Amino acid sequence: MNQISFEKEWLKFLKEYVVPVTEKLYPGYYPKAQAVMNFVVRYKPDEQPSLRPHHDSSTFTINIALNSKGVDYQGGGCRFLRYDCQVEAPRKGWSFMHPGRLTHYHEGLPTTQGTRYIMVSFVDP
Ligand SMILES: O=C(O)CCC(=O)C(=O)O
Ligand SMILES: [Fe+2]
Repeated sequence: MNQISFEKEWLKFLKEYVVPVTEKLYPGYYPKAQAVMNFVVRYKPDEQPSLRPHHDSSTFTINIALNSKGVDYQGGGCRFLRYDCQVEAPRKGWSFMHPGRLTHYHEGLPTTQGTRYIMVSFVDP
């Protein structure tokens, strides 16, 4: 978020909105809402079209769609290999969360046309 001068606002959002949700979903887990890696990812067919399978260095990761499949780009999405499931076309501004280590090995699927932007935050790393 330093890339777009939005770091302070993101950390405030994390504390005010994400922490209460996390505490409700996972009673007994008190997230510190530390997030040292908050960044924008840009996928383009001739630049970086995809991201190879990996784990994140996070307790959990927040992934937010910054633009729209079918309008701004084709292809793309985040695929969880172990579960053979993928989040392909979340609406712009919508997000999903997933565990970072161990269970949720995942990849960024190839963007085949246009430019896909997402924001990613590694929380409680
Ligand atoms: O393209 C995606 O949605 C996955 C991004 C990702 O896994 C990451 O930035 O760590
Ligand atoms: Fe990732």
